[in-house]
Parts: sequence; structure tokens; C-alpha cells
Amino acid sequence: MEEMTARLKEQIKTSTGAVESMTEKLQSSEAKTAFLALESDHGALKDKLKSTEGTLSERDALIVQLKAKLEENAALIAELESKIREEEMVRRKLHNTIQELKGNIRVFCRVRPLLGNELQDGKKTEDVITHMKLPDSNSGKEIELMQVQESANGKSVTKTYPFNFDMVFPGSTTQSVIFEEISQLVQSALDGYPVCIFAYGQTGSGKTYTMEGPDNLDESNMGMIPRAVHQIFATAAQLKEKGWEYEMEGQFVEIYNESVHDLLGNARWRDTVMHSGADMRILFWRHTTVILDTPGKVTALLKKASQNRAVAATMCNERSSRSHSVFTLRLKGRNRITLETSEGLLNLIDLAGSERLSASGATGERLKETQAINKSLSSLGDVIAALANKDAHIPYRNSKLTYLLQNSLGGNSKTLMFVNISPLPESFQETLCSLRFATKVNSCHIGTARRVVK
Ligand SMILES: Nc1ncnc2c1ncn2[C@@H]1O[C@H](COP(=O)(O)OP(=O)(O)OP(=O)(O)O)[C@@H](O)[C@H]1O
Repeated sequence: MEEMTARLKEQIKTSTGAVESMTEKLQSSEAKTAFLALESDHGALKDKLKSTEGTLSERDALIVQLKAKLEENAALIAELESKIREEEMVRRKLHNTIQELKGNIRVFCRVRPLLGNELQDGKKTEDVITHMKLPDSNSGKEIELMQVQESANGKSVTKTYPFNFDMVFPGSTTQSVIFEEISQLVQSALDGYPVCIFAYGQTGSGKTYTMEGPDNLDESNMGMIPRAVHQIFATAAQLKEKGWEYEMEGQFVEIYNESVHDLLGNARWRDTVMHSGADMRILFWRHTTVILDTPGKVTALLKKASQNRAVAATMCNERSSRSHSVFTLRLKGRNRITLETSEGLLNLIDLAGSERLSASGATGERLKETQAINKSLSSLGDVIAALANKDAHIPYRNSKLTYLLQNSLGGNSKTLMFVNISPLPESFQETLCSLRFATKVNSCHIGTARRVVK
């Protein structure tokens, strides 16, 4: 026991010695420095933590603020969107009122310019066009024809034939200026109205140029059809913001010798049997329909149609189109916000030349064509006269053309007619006939167009 106590005592002594030596070491300046450094680091970290905590709570407050602002902005956007939709509705109503005030069948008279060989021997336009008084600017409405006649006592007297239309465009008017005047009508088709624009006039007076453009088509001389289609695509894209989405379908048919041909089908002359009554309308809509979701598809459609179009020679114009061509664009709109739907229709019609039989010098097959053209155009005149007289019976069924245009002339649609005229003195009688026909059309009140919306 004593021995064990002594051993333990010895052990305690040894460890006390070790503790003393360790304490001594700890108190040495090296350890002290390390300790102080650690203490300072610790303090710095504590400060950093405190400042980070401060920044974090500041950020939290900012996030709350931003969230509130975001909600405020979202409410503002919703309010503005609904305002835009309301304004769009007001715009549509106002636009329609303006169109109605302008009258439903409007007539624009367009005089084509003199072409290359018509201005020979250094002649100026005013040297050739001596039988016509035209407006100087593009905003005129009057045109006067003048003809020198011999009176009963042998004296020369100048007889004048004044005409007034919604617009009269002299030969210098560009395609884009003319389109500006009809772009409102094209807009109406997107708004859900049936719209019909047709070109009437003698062969070579510029109908195809006006509706489609010349053969060497470029941006500047594009006709009303490609311009209308471009505008429709551009406006439909803008209306997307207001919730409107559109589906577009196109058809192109031709009425030749009183039968209807599909200009988009594969068969060049796919003939349709003459049906009477309601069947006939169904037949029209059985023709090829192309979904038009890109402007490129429209260009391809117009190209195909023009390739298929019947072209034959007559004495009046070597590339004379002897048929009526009818381009139809159906525009189905749906507003994904208001769930409103609309169904507009745009008919763009290039009528066959209106020249009289005697002037065309036609015989044989050409004579038959001219008779068919004259029949349908005179049916058009009869329909318009019956509408102007407010007759109980309107003879739409007398020709394919008037049957096709039934909805466009019968008061349900907005209609515009171009009367294209030649500037040549030798076309005086044809021009007079065309202007008289156009005056009859212009005086025709067909009632108020109805928008197709659900
Ligand atoms: N405003 C114009 N500017 C320049 N050239 C024109 C204009 N209008 C017509 N032309 C030219 O006059 C010629 C006859 O025009 P266009 O073929 O359009 O007549 P049209 O009335 O359609 O004849 P058709 O009844 O035979 O179809 C064409 O060469 C055309 O390019």
C-alpha cells in the first residue's frame, strides 16, 4: 500500500511538472499572438455576419416592395388590355359608320396612262387626251368627256358629258395611292363584313393592272389583290395583341362562257355542270380551297391562278382576258379573350372586257365569248338597275356572275367598283358607255352592310 501511494505521488509529481511546463509554453508570446489573431478573426466574422444579416433583411423588404409593384403593374396591364379591346370595338363601329356614310356601292374611276407607242412623234399626254377633262390631283371626283359635233346649221359645237364619282384617278396615279383609298374596305373584311371590289371596263383599260398588277410585278406596282393580302396579314398580326386570331382560306375561280372553272385545281379546264337554284352556290364552294397561313402561300396561289387563267387574243388587245376572275378570301376570326368570333369575306373580281360586239370585231369562238361576256355584264346592269329601283324581284339568276355576286350586291356587303377607262380618243364611245354604266352603279343604294359576328 505504501509502495502504491509512493508510486502515485510520483505520477502526480510528473504530471504536475508537465502541466507547469505546458502552462509555461502557453504563456509564451507565440501562442499568445496566435490566440489574439484567432480572437480578432472571430470578432471580424461576427461583424460580417451582422452586416450580412442587415443586407438580407433590406433585400427582403425590397422583394416585398417589388412584388407589390409587380402586382400593381399586372393589374395596370390587364386594365390597359381591356381598354385596348374596348377601343378596338369603338374603332370597328366608327369605321363602319364612316363606310356607311360613304355609301355602300362606291365607284372609283381610273384612267390608264398612255402607253409607249400611244405617245409617238414626240407627242405629250395633253396632245392626245383632248376629249377628256381630268382632275389634276388624286383627290378629284369629276371627269368630263367632250365631243365636237356638227350642229343642224353646220357649225361645230362641243358636247360635254360630265360625270361624278367617289374618286377619279388620272393616269399618273400610282397603285399605292389607289390602295390607300381601299385599304379601309379591306380592313372591314377583317372586322367581319362581306366586301366586294370589282373592276369594270373595256379590254385594255387597265382592269388586270389595277387588280393584280403588270407582268413585271414588283413591290411598287403590285395590284389591289396582293396589297390587300399583305395588309390582311400585317393587320392580323397586330390584332393578335388584342386577342384576335385569324384563319384564312382562299379560292380563285373563273367564269368563262357561262361556266365556272377552278383556277387552283390541277385540271386546267375542270368544267362544272350548270345547276340551277341553290345547287349552284354549293358548286362554287366545292372548288379548291387553300389554307393561307403565310404570305408566301398567297403568292403561290396567285401565281398558279394566273397561269391557269384563260387568255385569248382579240382585235382589241393581244393578251385579252376573256373571262371574269373571282378571288375570294374567307377570314375567320376568334378573340381568345372575349370569345367573340367574326367571319369576313373579301371578293376581288377582275371582270372580262366590256367592249361592244361591233368594236371587238369578233367572229366564231371569239363571238361566242363576247356574247357570254356581254350577257353576264348586262345581267349585272339589270341587277343593279333593279336594286336602284328597289324592285321586289332582283334577277340574280340570269347569269353566273350575278349569282356569284348576289351576296355582294344585295345589301349585305360593302361594294366598290373600279371603272377603268382608256385615255384614247378612239375609245370615246366605249368610255362613254362605261361611265354611264358606272353612274348607274354609283346611284345604287343597297342598304346597310351587316357584320357577321357571334
Ligand atoms: N396604270 C397603269 N400604269 C401603267 N400601265 C398600265 C396601267 N394600266 C394598264 N396598264 C397597261 O395597259 C395594258 C392593258 O392593261 P390590262 O391588261 O390591265 O387591261 P385589262 O382591262 O385588264 O384588259 P382585259 O380586259 O383584256 O383583261 C397592259 O399592258 C398594262 O400593263
